[in-house]
Amino acid sequence: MSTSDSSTASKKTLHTNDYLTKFNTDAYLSAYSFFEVNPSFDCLLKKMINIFVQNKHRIGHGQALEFGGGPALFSSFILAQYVNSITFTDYTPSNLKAIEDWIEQNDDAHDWTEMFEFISNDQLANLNNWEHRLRDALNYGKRLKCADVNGDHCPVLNGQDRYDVILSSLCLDYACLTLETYKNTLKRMKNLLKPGGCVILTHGRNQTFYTVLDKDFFALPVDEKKVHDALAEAGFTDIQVTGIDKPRNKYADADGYVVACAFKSNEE
Ligand SMILES: C[S@@+](CC[C@H](N)C(=O)[O-])C[C@H]1O[C@@H](n2cnc3c(N)ncnc32)[C@H](O)[C@@H]1O
Repeated sequence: MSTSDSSTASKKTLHTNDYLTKFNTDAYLSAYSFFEVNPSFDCLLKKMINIFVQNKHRIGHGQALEFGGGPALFSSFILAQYVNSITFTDYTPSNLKAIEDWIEQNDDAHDWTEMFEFISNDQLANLNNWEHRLRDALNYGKRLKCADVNGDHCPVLNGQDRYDVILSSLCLDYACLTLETYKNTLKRMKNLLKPGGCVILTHGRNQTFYTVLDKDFFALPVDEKKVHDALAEAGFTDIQVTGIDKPRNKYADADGYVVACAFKSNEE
């Protein structure tokens, strides 16, 4: 499918290939500066941090995969404080370029200071040390373009590397066009985890679209139950799923966020 008739009847939305030509990376990044665009985003960040704090003796410290990281570095910023290496993947080349720009400290790199300060202050940590760990972890890992999750040929999902933790923030609900693909992608992610490994997910809740600049992008509506059931069906254990309420707005019709964490059993 190239352009969008797969989504809701009311709104035409973009997806899959459209990301390659119609997703405005700079506009998406600038939205992270405004909590008006992302209400309750501070609560989402705190929930993500809490998952790491509460499971810190359980989450392995070796290799992580950030799947569909976009041009955004807040998830990897948290992740890098717990793991040595991060393989950062995204579907959209301009997003990966934005990550390179930050690593290389290029002049036009997005300035993450405000959000990184929010996260490090919450943990009473030193911002410079944490930024340093992020650059190191990204440099130890790889940067990979991932293929469309709706197809079988996705070198990242079919890859040979095994991870202690896989984090995917606000991605699978935008990438997977059906609940079946979402469930199947979770199964493929479980195969990529080492025994005892952990998957961490965030999604918009009950969302059908989000807007970047003047373009509407597809979202697969999920809620706490659908995410819990999909993780259980994929064979994960110790599944923790929570919701955060937020008002719908003109930028996205999500009525909240879903944050989930689950483990692959040690025996697999
Ligand atoms: C809303 S962005 C999320 C970026 C970032 N993780 C964040 O939290 O801001 C969704 C990401 O999903 C990726 N994506 C969209 N469609 C995809 C697909 N069909 N297969 C794989 N990734 C896809 C896009 O490249 C985009 O970066």
